Amino acid sequence: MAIVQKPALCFYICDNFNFMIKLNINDETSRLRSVILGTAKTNGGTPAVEEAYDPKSLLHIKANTYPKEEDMIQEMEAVEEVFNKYGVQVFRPKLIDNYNQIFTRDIGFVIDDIFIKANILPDREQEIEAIEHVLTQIDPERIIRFPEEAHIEGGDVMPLGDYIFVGVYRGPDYADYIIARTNMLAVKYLQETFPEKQVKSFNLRKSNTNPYENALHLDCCFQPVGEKYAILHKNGFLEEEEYQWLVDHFEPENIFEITSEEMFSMNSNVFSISPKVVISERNFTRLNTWLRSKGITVEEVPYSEISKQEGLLRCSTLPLVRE
Ligand SMILES: NC(=O)NCCC[C@H](N)C(=O)O
Repeated sequence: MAIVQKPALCFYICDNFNFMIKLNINDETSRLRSVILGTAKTNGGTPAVEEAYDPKSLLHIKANTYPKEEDMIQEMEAVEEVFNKYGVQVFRPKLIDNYNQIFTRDIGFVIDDIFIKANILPDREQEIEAIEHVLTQIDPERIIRFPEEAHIEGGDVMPLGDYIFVGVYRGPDYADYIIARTNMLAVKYLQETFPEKQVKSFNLRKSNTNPYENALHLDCCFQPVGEKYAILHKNGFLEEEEYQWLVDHFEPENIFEITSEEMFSMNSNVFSISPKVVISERNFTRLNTWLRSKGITVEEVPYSEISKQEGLLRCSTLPLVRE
């Protein structure tokens, strides 16, 4: 019997295909297999007051307490170590000189097997170029981008089974807020892209100047954890009925309500490796105790320097594959 050889080209394509990343994200907590973790290297030092694009960074620039690069690098290394411990594949962005690349979450996001490139704040636009080496490992037909007037950042987007939750700002003064990053046009495109899911938007409280009154993204005031729990901050929501919808959805006894001080410290911005394992900041004593009381293993890391830029663990991670 003749043995038919596969042409060399086929080996190349087939082998490459095997190495392609098979995206899969349907929620916030299923076992994580592959993630992009931002980087604090070459982040450009302390910005000028007029360069700040969130009120907490502004506060620290003015107070001369803006975080130092070497401290933030160490904090992010601690997170990478946790990923290594759990066998999670970690990608890092390529370095852009003098550019903040910590908060990878916002530059794109995965729903099902689709990678959506964000239409991010123009000050942060270059961050997307730095993950091109990851995007080339994804089927190009699975990468999309909405028209540029549909503003959307990954921190505002949370797929959860049949739902996609989206933080927005619906006020007529949207353009006045540098911290309003997702609009209703993007919600419309999301719904058209995922017709089988229910896209539910939440109007968030915004302040350019007061970080205690600013829900920069949805993940700054809400996040599901474990099998059935959620961390929530009522004042982050402008519409009481939208906040109440989340309380009812998760059921009141499963909600961990955080104070405005805890929101300011970014307690809702922890990150799940699985329903049983959460990476959290080591100073979040009340939250970490509650998580443990629910049978969840808490992997504590130091992240209080990065938190000075109004982002934490969810903000600095972009999950590609969960089981
Ligand atoms: N998902 C997030 O909440 N990301 C945090 C981004 C913080 C950054 N300083 C920004 O304003 O874009």
